[in-house]
Amino acid sequence: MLQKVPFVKMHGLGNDFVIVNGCHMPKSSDIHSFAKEISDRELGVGCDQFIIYRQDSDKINMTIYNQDGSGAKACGNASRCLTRLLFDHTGAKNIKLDVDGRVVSGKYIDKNTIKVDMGPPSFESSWMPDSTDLCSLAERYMIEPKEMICVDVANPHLVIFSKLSKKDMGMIGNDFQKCELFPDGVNVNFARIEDNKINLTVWERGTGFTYACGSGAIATFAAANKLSFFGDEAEIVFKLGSLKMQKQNDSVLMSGPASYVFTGELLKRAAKLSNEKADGSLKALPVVDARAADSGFFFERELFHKDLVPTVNLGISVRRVGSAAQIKVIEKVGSMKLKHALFREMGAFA
Ligand SMILES: N[C@H](CCC[C@H](N)C(=O)O)C(=O)O
Repeated sequence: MLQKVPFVKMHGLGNDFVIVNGCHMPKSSDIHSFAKEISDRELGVGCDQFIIYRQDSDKINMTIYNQDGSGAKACGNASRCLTRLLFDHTGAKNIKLDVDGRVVSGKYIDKNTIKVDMGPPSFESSWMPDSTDLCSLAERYMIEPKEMICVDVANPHLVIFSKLSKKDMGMIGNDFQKCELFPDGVNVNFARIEDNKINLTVWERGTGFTYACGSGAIATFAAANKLSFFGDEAEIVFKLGSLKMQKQNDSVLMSGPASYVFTGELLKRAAKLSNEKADGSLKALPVVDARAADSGFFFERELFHKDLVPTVNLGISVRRVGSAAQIKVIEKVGSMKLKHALFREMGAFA
């Protein structure tokens, strides 16, 4: 028997998530491999993190899984996305999330301004290597030791203030996951201060390079503040936009957007048909019905069942680029779109 698990795909500055309400999750699933399959960009829906939320009396529990199926204990961008999603469902502007026993408060102001407080970052934690070991690691990679600092934001972060090539960042990000100083891996933040802003590239543990990382932004801002590079406010710039950071007592408030990509249903074989039969496969089959909110594409279930790909309804999907700004070949696609829509209309009559 096929079961369907509704999901929403959202992103915060390109850091993307498949978000599922826990009440739809199968009881007997191996959640880590399920998360890995859903996150796969070729064979699943594709995302940096898979998020499950569950209503629990007055709070919402949020569980986070990385692309490789491993668990994570904090996710700033997903916290903003979930705050927006819950605001859209309930109208509540102040959301309390419980992430692995830690309270994360989200405040919805508008879709581009969602404020999240994940609690105070810390410069001391049991996972942090001692300073001599950290210094020799920095030297081995030709980084100034004083430019490398560990920050705990419920998840482990290493912040490096240094100008490095993308190739070197990839090598360091990768190497540090296998380094004996970080037995549980580490999120590596590469920060550059320019024009009174912090440019940030993050290599996330369990995922790799992402477009943005909220907890990384908090860690980097906290480090920049501690090293007196910045005062109580800063803008952290990622590839697709920026986050505003503000120190408040010991905590850091992070403010930025949360966007919808599309909604859909995951298909899975129903687990445990009977005691004699083994659990069903929980493979993430393709999305059958996805409706884009912020991106402008509308997908159709019917096309999927007819094996027609892509399952985009060209008639009602919208182009976000005005014709004056389009190259010639795209103009041609524009008229094809009309013909295709007419063809589909005929199909409906036939
Ligand atoms: N993208 C996330 C962080 C995921 C953290 C994860 N990679 C880990 O700690 O294992 C963020 O916006 O904070």
